[in-house]
Amino acid sequence: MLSEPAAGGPETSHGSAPGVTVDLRELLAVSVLAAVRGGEEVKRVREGNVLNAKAKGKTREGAEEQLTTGDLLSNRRMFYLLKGAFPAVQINSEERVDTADQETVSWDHSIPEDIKQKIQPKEVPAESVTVWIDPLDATQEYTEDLRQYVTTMVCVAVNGKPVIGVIHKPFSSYTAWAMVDGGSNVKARSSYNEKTPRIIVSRSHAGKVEQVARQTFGNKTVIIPAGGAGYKVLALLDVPEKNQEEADVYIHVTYIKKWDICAGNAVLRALGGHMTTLTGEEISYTGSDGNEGGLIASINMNHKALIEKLPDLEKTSHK
Ligand SMILES: Nc1ncnc2c1ncn2[C@@H]1O[C@H](COP(=O)(O)O)[C@@H](OP(=O)(O)O)[C@H]1O
Ligand SMILES: [Mg+2]
Repeated sequence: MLSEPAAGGPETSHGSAPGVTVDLRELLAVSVLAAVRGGEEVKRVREGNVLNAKAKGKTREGAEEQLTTGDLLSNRRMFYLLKGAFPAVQINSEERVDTADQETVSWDHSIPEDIKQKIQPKEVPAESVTVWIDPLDATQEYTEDLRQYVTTMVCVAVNGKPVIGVIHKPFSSYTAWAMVDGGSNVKARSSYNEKTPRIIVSRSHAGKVEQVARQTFGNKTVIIPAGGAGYKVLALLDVPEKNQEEADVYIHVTYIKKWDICAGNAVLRALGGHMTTLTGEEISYTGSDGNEGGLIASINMNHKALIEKLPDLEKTSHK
């Protein structure tokens, strides 16, 4: 059953049915499909140039948060695909879905060949699963027609741990997926600059991130401002895309929502990397939808040493 969130607020659909199990490999297949099908809507709306962008509110820091037809149509497709395939699972998505306007896309139970080859079936209790949907990451940049930053994302958490991540780029039809203790279609780069890392940061919700990065790694540190949490995680990986910048570390210091970061966290974890709060705590993907402690993400680096280098974040993390 769908809950009734406040108008314009995010969607939460509660799972129930104790004793029911779901197969993580099937969840991965549907997550990939949902990200791709949502991405088609994102692309169609952008190319048709009828975004109907409006303000849906403000962040804590006072930045205007935009909502477009692309967000809503993508959300509707992604949500109903996943909900239809896995009715017993809790799904949290960034946008509200209108129950009077259900999408009838259904999953045909097929699993793509590459997933079949790399991943074994794995049953888990439905009640241990939380799915997080971001139907359009980098909405701000989408409205500015900076298409390279835009992604659609799905994340599956089991007992709060991010286990499956899908990050899809609708405008270049690139999809990265990974499952912890399973497999992936993406890998880490062969080397990273640990001494003077290139730091990728938010261009529209930066807060004091540049100050933190320079204090940590010195004034000469290269800082790459970019849109989208999905894009910034892909910047740490080996992604065969001409419009994808590369970086060594991703840092975010302001408040951020779990649907923005869960998929990237799962992908990094599956590949041996890390995404934690700025004090090094793991982020739990159940319960509340917000992450208060900022984030730092890295792969094939000494993550603990990076955190120890960060300045006193009590003063900087939430500002
Ligand atoms: N301080 C903040 N409060 C709320 N959301 C934030 C935020 N900082 C970043 N985000 C969200 O996190 C995503 C990545 O941010 P950024 O591009 O600035 O790095 C964006 O998601 P959406 O585009 O899905 O809304 C953005 O809105
Ligand atoms: Mg988002």
